[in-house]
Amino acid sequence: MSGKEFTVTGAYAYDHRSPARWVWSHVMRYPWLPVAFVVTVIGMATLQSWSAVLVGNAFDAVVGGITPEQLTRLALIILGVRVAFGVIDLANSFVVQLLAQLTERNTREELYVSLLGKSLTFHNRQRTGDIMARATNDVQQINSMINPGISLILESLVSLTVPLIAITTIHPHLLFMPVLFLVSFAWALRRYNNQLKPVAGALRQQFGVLNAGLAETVSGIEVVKGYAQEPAEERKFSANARRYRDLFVREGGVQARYLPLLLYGVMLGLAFGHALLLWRAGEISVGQIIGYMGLLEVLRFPTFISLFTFSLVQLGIAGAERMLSTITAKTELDENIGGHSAPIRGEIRFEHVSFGYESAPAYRISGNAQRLPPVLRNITFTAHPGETIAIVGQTGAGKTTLTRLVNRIYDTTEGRVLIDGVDVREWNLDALRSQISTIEQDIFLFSRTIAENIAFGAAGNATREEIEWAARQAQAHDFILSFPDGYDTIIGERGMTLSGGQRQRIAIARAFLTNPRILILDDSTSAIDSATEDQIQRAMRRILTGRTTLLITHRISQIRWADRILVLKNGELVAQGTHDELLETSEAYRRIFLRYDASHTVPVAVRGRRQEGV
Ligand SMILES: Nc1ncnc2c1ncn2[C@@H]1O[C@H](COP(=O)(O)OP(=O)(O)OP(=O)(O)O)[C@@H](O)[C@H]1O
Repeated sequence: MSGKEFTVTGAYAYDHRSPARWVWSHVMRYPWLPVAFVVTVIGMATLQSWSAVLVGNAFDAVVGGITPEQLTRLALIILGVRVAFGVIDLANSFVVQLLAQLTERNTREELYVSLLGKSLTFHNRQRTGDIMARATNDVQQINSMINPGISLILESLVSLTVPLIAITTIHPHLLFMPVLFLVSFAWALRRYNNQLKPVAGALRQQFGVLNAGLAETVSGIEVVKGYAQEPAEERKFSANARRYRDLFVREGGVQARYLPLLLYGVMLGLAFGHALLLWRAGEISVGQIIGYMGLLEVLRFPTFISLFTFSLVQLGIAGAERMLSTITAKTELDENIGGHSAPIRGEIRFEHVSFGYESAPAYRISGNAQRLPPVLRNITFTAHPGETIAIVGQTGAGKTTLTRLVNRIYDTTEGRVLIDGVDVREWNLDALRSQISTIEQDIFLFSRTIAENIAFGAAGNATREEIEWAARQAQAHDFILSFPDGYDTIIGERGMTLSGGQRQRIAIARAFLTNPRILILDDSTSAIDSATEDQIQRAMRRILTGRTTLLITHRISQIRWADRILVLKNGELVAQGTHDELLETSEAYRRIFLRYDASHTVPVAVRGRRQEGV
């Protein structure tokens, strides 16, 4: 079991054992790039030292007397070395940029694919803004960690070794102080990293919280404005922004206490004293003391720059940790690649089905979720191929939940759901879901053209004629053509520019195009204007003929289409039968109609009560 609902065939396998190993496996996906990087860094350091030596030789030659031809030749050699250095430097920048960008692209893609493969239970637990922060900002941190972070660290390492070798040639004893310094430098760096790690983690975490709050306010802006809650939202945002700023200040505090620069200063003083002692002992010359101090000066840059580079690495690792925890979070469902795959005839059977949701704690990716009390209890019924089964019940009775068990958005807690006699858990998930369409209560349209929205389920294989055919079937063609751009009209993220009824017909057209064997139609919304109601009713009637349909509705007109009606009450199936039978036998059924669809149902309900003799 892969614990994923979606995978890309032939996807590259990365190492998920730890954030560092994960980043490493991304870097090593193109082994020639890190190799080229190391080779160019060594080449640059060598050429740089060589050019310094050549300049020294030229100086000696000039002092010692030299012909103009010899001088020209020497100058040309130095020029050649400098040009070669420039070319290698360019290659080095290209290689490290490429490596950082490729890693950013691949980590982001891996995260995206993993998100597509997560179950709805997983997504219910997440805050969109936090996921967005992981997919944008955290990925960016990984890029910065490689370039300039790790690239500068490697360059520093190489540029540390060159002066050390040069010092050995002056006098081996002079190595004592710089080596002592390097040991204490390593210790101080370790301490610095340990202090930085929790701050870097908290920084990334707080950025996620900040972003999630922002995303929620923007997507719920209607509610915020409707309740005049702008000041409260502003206060919440400021508090989050302040916490984010405070963490930066804490990071600054850790950086301010950075010891290596202090150690470097101490080392310079001690090294000078040591060199003087050697001079007094007649071991080295004054010129060599100057050379020695000059070489120690080269160590200043790597010492200074490590303050930033290691901070970048810590932030990168913290970002990688957050991304990896999302990627590796196991979800409950599995795509079941080898599972049952066949054309669906359309029989749905629930056998003693119970179901409870899992708790959804904030900001948690993994960990043990807890089952909430059951929302559905011991449900048993059968829908035969082609039947329309209406599901009615008071709000929160579990109607939507019941339909979500059919296409395995959730798995049952107890009991089985069978399609054509096969447990849904045994079906290949793609085969199952591609033959079941759902028209949700809250219809989501993408900010793409109307044509693309209709063609969504057909994965881009539908022709314009087919799209128009589906729109005609769904009674949507005329209103689509009334827009200036017709089928090419781009709609807002939540279908802002379309009315509830128009959105519903786009969703019906979408379902026509996928031609499912099983249809789930959640029409419990009453947000439809009466002018278009007739058209919608016609479209719905047409879409459900010939398919097994689970229809959630409160409308008496739709209930009359049903072959059978299930009455849910507090998660239990309290009655089933035809409309007339239920009016006779079920008190719960009569109550629902009294309450929900007064204009259509009062006479019926009254008639029901009369029949009961109330
Ligand atoms: N993702 C979820 N996590 C936890 N609880 C949930 C979730 N979705 C729904 N519930 C709970 O499950 C119960 C049944 O919800 P469901 O949406 O199935 O009811 P419904 O009958 O379709 O209601 P309505 O007619 O209002 O749409 C409710 O108490 C609801 O609070």
